[in-house]
Amino acid sequence: MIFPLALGLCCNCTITYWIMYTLVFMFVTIYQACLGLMAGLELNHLIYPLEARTAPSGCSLLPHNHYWISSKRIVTQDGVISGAVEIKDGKVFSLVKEEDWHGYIRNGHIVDFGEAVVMPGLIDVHAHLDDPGRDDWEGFPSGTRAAAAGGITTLIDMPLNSEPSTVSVETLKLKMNAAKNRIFVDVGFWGGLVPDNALNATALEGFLRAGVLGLKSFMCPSGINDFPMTNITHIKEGLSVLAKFKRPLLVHAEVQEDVVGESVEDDKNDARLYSTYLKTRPPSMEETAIRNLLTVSENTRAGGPSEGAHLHIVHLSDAQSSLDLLKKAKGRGDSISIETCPHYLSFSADEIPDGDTRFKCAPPIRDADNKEKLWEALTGGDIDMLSSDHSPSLPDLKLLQEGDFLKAWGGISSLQYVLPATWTSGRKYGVTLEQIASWWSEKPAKLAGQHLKGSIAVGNYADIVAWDPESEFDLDENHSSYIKHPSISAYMGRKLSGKVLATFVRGNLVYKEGEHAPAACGSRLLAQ
Ligand SMILES: NC(=O)NC(NC(N)=O)C(=O)[O-]
Ligand SMILES: [Zn+2]
Ligand SMILES: [Zn+2]
Repeated sequence: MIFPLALGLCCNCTITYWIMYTLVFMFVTIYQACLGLMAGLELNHLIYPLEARTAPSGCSLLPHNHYWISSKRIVTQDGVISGAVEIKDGKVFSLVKEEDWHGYIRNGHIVDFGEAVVMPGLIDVHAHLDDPGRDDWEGFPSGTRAAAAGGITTLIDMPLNSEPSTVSVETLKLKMNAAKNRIFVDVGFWGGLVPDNALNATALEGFLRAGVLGLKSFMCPSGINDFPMTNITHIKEGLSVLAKFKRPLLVHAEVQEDVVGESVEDDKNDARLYSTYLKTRPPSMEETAIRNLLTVSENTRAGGPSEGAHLHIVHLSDAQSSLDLLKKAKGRGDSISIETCPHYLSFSADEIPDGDTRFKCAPPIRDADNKEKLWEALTGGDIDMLSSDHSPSLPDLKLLQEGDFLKAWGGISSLQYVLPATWTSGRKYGVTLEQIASWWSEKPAKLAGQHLKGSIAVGNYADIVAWDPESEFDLDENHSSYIKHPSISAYMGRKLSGKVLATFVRGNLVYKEGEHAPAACGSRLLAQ
């Protein structure tokens, strides 16, 4: 106003000039704002009203629905970048490299992890949470809190060790109810392939339609009464039904051999010695099971009668004959994947103290040479992925006082510690962050049919872990453990590297340095 008057113009002219000036000013402002928006410069102005509307739900420790996670080391499908991940409505909205983001994020909320690693959340395709029915062994609340504290954003629950086992539509419903409002990370469910349903295609189809992500079977006794073992005919039939749904069959590949039991008794071995237990489950048990499996896995090849089905070998321990057979079958086009677990990569038979039944699992942890070979196979790509096979029980069942390896319940408890355990041993083998993300996120997501999970990519769920590979900690009773019975974990007493700092599930900050979000907002994942 001062400007036109000062020029000495008439009153009418001044008003006209003022209107024009205002119009031009408004036009320029709007134009600049549009330009800014297109360049992402003023994005923050949009954020604040959005954030103000986000009601605190208890699902997240962060009261933002739209924010950025920044770090110098973000593991993406295009390598490790320095920059930021934009999260909006639970998904990855954009990925910005550091050199491109100046001015991009002015006032938006940034969670900066500095030099710490930002990686896709771990997907554990093999965990026994024992709920319903045996939640005194673990249970959904403690198990999924432990998962969150360990950087696991999704886990697929095994169909056995709960009571009842998940082997039908009805028992899946019980699982779903047990998980409802009690899970802190996303949880999917494998269904059991057992003799009762294996030869009943209608029952199996109904079970798969109800949403189990795939099936799991045992080729030896599972130790659980309502989860009997399957023979190769059951497995063949199971694969043919799975083919229609394009879902996998996971197999515990060990078969019992009569000769083994005799040799242990004959030798009068000491049950407190790990070597005694090791003799009861030699590599030939895995090898024979795998030989049998390969007679039907050829059906999964392109053009084969069960094309679309997939065979997944859980917790491979034998890195010799069994692995060689599987490599050949993969090479000839059978649809097969292999998992092993951090305990087979971290421990070797000769280190297991007498009577320390925390280390008892099946198949067993073998010698140091086998461990080296497992690492070779994993880093070389012959083993596809890792899982925890978290299989806890009541401490009493581990018979820690007697230390009887033959009578103690088997299973390693590890859920919360698998990331540091993998990293602690893996760094000696030059393992990269991309490999960790591939073994723990990308490949497991594919196996479980989770197409919007497994990598930090635009459009995917914002399932993310931030962790510090350089940070060491003692895993002792002073460490905050969330699994129900930390004392029975084989990792207790170890020094581990790689501290989980924060875990995000679908954009919700569910865990941050010892604190969990109060509400259990994990999703139950059913196959569509
Ligand atoms: N009933 C079980 O939990 N078994 C598990 N036990 C192990 N791995 O020792 C398994 O996955 O085989
Ligand atoms: Zn098993
Ligand atoms: Zn298991």
